[in-house]
Amino acid sequence: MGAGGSAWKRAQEARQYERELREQLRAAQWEVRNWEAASEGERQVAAKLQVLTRRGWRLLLDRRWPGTRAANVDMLLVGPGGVFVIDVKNWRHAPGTAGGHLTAGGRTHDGEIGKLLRMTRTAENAVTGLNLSPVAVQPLMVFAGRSVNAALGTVRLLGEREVTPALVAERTRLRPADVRAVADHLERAFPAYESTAVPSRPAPARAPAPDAPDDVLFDAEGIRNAALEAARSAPIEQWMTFLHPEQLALVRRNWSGPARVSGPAGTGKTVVALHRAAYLAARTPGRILYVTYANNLPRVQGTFLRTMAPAVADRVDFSSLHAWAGQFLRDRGIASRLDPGKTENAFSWAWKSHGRGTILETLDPVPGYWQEEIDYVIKGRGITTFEEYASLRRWRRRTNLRRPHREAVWALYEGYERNRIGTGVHDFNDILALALDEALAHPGATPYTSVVADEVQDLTFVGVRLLHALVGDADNGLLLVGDGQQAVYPGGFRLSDAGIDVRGRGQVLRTNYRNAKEILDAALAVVADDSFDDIDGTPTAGRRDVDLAYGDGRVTRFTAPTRAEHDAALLAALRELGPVAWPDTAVLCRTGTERERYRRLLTRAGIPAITLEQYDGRPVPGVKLGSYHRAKGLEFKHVHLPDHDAPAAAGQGDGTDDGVARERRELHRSQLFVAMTRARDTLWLGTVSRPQGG
Ligand SMILES: Nc1ncnc2c1ncn2[C@@H]1O[C@H](COP(=O)(O)OP(=O)(O)OP(=O)(O)O)[C@@H](O)[C@H]1O
Repeated sequence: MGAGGSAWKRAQEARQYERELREQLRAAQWEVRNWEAASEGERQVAAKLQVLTRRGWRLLLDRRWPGTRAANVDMLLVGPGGVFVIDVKNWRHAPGTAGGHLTAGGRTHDGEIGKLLRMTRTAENAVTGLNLSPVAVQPLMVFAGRSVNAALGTVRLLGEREVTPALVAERTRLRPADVRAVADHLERAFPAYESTAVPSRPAPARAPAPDAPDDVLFDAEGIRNAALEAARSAPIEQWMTFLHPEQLALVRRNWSGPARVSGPAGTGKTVVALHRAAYLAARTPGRILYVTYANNLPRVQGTFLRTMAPAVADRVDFSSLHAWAGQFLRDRGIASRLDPGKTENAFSWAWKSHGRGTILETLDPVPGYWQEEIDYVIKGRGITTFEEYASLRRWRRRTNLRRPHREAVWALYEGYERNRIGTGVHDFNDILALALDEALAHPGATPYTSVVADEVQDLTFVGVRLLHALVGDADNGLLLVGDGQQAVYPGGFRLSDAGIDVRGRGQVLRTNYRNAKEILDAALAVVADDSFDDIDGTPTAGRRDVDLAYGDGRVTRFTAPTRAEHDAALLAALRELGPVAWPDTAVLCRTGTERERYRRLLTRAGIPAITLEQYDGRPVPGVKLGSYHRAKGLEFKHVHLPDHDAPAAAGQGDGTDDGVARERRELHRSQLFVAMTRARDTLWLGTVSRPQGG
């Protein structure tokens, strides 16, 4: 059939579909005719929604509002798109929204919005027992006889014409069995009024009123388009709707100050953090700031939140901490000049004059270690005097620095600072320090009522203090989410040193939902002997107890005598997975240089690849390629770690102190652990068998 023929066929199908919808509407009008408690307008709205019952939705009409003496809830609608608590308005005047208020006939009706939100809370509480996340329960006001499409906070305002297409277009949150379970549950929690004689289950489709007028407020074409659109957008994952009871309790908990959620890799910390952000956004008038250290993660997490809770997504700001601090300074009119190239030069010059040939070289001749000492230990912890540094406990630094070493480090630090200030530039630590000063000087300068920090183990002391300064010890203000075992940068600090008290407000998650057992065992074997202290001061063993929720998986180890053979095996493994699996596949490398190398290899082999810097959480048809650092917080069905046990380039050469070398190895093991735990189903570990010392 030619293009014209198939277009004709599609038009025929569309007309047929619309005819069926109109027949369904007529049958629905017949079904709701006995709803005595309702006005004609409400009956018309109910008929429109009753049409959805042919598409897997359940409509509960005129229910008692539990906890009140005699109040009712007009409708509860449960379907693939979630739970909707519906208030129908049959107003004489057209509704409007002005300045954040619901208006009609020159009056405001904010009380109606408040009432609907309270009903929604009751429904949210009712479904907690089913572990349904609050993001799946939404308030909806429908205006009989009107055409409206607006929102006030989390409340959607739809006209009789718009409501059915809008609900058909909702993304899939509940499977058919879930719809049944949730609707049955709500039916019991919100009992029917006796007067309501409307069947709550779909009645057989029939058209008993053939002469029913064609309804101009029924948008059959809109419903057809919405159904097509909903089919195109892939169903979102189940976990976005159902949480473990422990996770749900954390999402809904009322914390009387800063709080901490920790737990081993894959235990759903980010899931809790995202649902918590959505929950808070629905309840507070202020904005929510969601930050991480890595700058690719906020994009991905923002995409997830928009998918699961579109009504609140515009009130949550996702950003990396450094990008946010830079913007904050600009907004406050504070000059800063971030210039990584020039600050690198400032350090090189300082090393030449204050590092090379000094006592520091006896511990590690590689300047990188000492640059980290300045970045993470001195500036990252906001140390400004030698006396503070002289007695500082250097968390996660394994080498012992005696006073002469510390004096030498301090001279290097001062040299660096002189050079940097001389060229008029700032490093990343300066940006955070400037932002902290500004936040402390002007409390309340930002619109945030809550701040959620994910992967908090990689933020510096100054960074965490900055976030704390934004919300202080306010109830539900600061939530720190992360896992000390997954720290991929040197140094560390204790929350108590930063004046952040999370005692009694800490929770550890224990069920791993991501990794197959074989994969988690292989990853834990890498860090089994590396006990660590978390930022809240809890000493933790490297091999941790976790409950596993996920099924079978496979770890493949491949050793080749040469790099060429190793790379050929990697390509063969990727080809074996095939193009369908590539979007769920990642190749992760230790360094950015290695990543570039593998990017060229994949390109030459004709395997499409995108870097994690380009990835924003939406599906793309290619293998993801990135460094271990960039992969943090993400997950893939298939993970490949080429040359994963190559000796680390720096810090293991001749003349390196044992403590420094040990610290390096520990850090590399943490990074490898993070990379390995990104894998859900299969993990490929490549090795090039180098000659000893090579
Ligand atoms: N209640 C749940 N039921 C089923 N799957 C879940 C549940 N909670 C989380 N998951 C799944 O577990 C995986 C890991 O979740 P998440 O990324 O939030 O863990 P995490 O603790 O932040 O991990 P990491 O620290 O390793 O980055 C995700 O695929 C998520 O979909």
